[in-house]
Amino acid sequence: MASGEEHVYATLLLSDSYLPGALVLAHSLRDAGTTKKLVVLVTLDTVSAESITQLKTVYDHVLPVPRICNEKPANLYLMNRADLHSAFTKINLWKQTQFSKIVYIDADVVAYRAPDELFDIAEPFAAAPDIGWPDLFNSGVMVLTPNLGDFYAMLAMAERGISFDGADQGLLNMHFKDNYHRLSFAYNVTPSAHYQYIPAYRHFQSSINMVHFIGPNKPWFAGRHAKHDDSPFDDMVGRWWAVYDRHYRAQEQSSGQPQGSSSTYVQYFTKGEFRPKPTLMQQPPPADSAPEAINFPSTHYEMSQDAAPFVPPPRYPSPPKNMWYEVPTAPPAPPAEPPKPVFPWEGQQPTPTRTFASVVPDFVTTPQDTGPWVEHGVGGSVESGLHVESHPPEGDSTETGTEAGSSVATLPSQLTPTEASTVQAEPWDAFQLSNAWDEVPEINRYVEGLQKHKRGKSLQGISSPATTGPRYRRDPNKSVFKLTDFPSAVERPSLPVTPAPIARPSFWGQEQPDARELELSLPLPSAEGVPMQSDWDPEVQLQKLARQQYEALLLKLEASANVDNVVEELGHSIPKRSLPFGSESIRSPSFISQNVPISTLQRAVQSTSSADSTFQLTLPHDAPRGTPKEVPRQHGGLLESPMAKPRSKAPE
Ligand SMILES: O=c1ccn([C@@H]2O[C@H](COP(=O)(O)OP(=O)(O)O[C@H]3O[C@H](CO)[C@@H](O)[C@H](O)[C@H]3O)[C@@H](O)[C@H]2O)c(=O)[nH]1
Ligand SMILES: [Mn+2]
Repeated sequence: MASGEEHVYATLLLSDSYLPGALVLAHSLRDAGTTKKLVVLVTLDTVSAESITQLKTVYDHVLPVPRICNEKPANLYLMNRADLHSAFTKINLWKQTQFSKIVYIDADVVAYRAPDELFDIAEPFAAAPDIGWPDLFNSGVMVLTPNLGDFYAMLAMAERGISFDGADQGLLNMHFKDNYHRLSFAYNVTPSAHYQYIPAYRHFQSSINMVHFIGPNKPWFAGRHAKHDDSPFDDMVGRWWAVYDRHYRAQEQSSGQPQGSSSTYVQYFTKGEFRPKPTLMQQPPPADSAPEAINFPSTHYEMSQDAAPFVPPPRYPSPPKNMWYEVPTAPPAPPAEPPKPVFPWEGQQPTPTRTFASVVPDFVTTPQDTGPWVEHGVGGSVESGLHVESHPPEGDSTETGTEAGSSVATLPSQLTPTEASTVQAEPWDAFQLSNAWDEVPEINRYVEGLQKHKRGKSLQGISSPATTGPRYRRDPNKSVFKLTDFPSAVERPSLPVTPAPIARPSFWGQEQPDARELELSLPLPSAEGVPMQSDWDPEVQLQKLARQQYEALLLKLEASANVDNVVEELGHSIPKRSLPFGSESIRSPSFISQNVPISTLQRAVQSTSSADSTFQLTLPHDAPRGTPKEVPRQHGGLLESPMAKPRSKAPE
């Protein structure tokens, strides 16, 4: 390396986002006329090739360095700068021993002038005070002599995360402590948006060498239009933008800055500066232009302008001759053998275990049928697809029926064939009327369960199966309990729609019903001795009850020689309870004094024990009306107060 390159300005680029800063810094130094070389340290894993290309346009050397990451970044979070996780990379400066002196400058610095005199500092390390804690130095501008001693010492600290702020400034201050040459603040002016010391700024303004935009808000992050109250900070930010504009600001259309130029790439990382030109339209569409869809391609068809009349061709081609369909004369025969099993489970089908009642068309009417009915004499058959009830085998004793209980469309058996055929022709008769709930097994099972308690003896008690007609034929294997039924065709004057409850044969004195039928259709048996409702006169019955009681009492009296004992017993039968205050003298109309002589009672009972349906206990006038045994009064203090007077005396 030539001796002229022993002194270099150096900066650091850890990310593409700081590219505008690094470029502006280099330009500011160049524009200020520095004779020193410019070096930038880059971490190749986090900086793009395009950025490096950009750096090479202004930097003399782009030096790749290993990124040193803080593995214990807790302190970075304390100052809310997690983005500085790799700031330890800065210590690679001391490893660049190919340079005898390095003036290091952060990428967020703009130089007002080239401070080449810094290379003349003899001390191995120099830095300016930090505005946040002036006993410390700020690590944004440093004059250093690379040496491996310092490097490895600080590398060891970096690897152990030793830094009070988690980044390089904390580490460097811990390493150098007070062993540094203090530079003037004018080499590292760190303004803020809230800069207070404006007189000092005015006083030293002309001596400022470099301005360092510390903190997270860099000029290229905030954009050129960020305003800061006309403070000195604005002045300094303006200086940064002046350099930027000189080298990277988008030129006007006419000046012909080519699309995709280096400026565009830098603009991309500078807030508000990236304005890609539209590729198709040179001019942006006016705000009130038509929708974009107006530009979609469309096909346009014109009406024929040919005025010559249409002349049909002499003949059209004939249709093909072999286009016809042969109607099959017979339905296709079913396959002689079932198709071969395709799936494994088809060959292993289990034999059915449940059998269902066979459906038999029924035109049968037994010879002993006296009723004029057949059950489904409507030509119902499987083939015709009509619903046909299944039947028990002939002679099954469950045959029974009542006219009202018929559930099927019926046909008088005496009809002549012609008449029958006429009736048969009635489509209504072809259908059996039944309710869905009569056919639902779940409902049937439920009803059967309800009826279970009536089973047993009652079944044997009712015998004599019906011989009057097969009105009800039930497959014994099929439990059907009809809850409702429709009248037959004869019974109904017109088409009924409302199902009627099943007729109760015992009430109507009709045919002797089947035991099971009775069981199912009868209401709950009435209790023995319960009279008809119409015969029941409650008043008479009450009188009767009273008479019975007193007759029983009389019997007791007669049986007892000691009348006094009976009176005593009577007395005991009245509960001795305290009565509510004020009600002691109230007597029930039916009150009988315990002091009434038994002879009086006897007389009273005898006088009314005739066959008269009415009975009244009448006491003779001379019977003394005693008072009940004295009950201790319960006068409470409250009740005796004037506010709570006892109620007026009850009438005698
Ligand atoms: O995403 C990043 C972050 C940082 N840098 C480089 O690292 C330097 C330090 O980061 P910066 O944002 O400038 O830090 P400051 O806001 O200046 O914070 C202070 O604290 C930092 C950590 O201790 C020190 O490095 C700074 O010198 C000091 O001024 C930058 O200038 C760049 O050179 C990048 O390239 N990309
Ligand atoms: Mn900085």
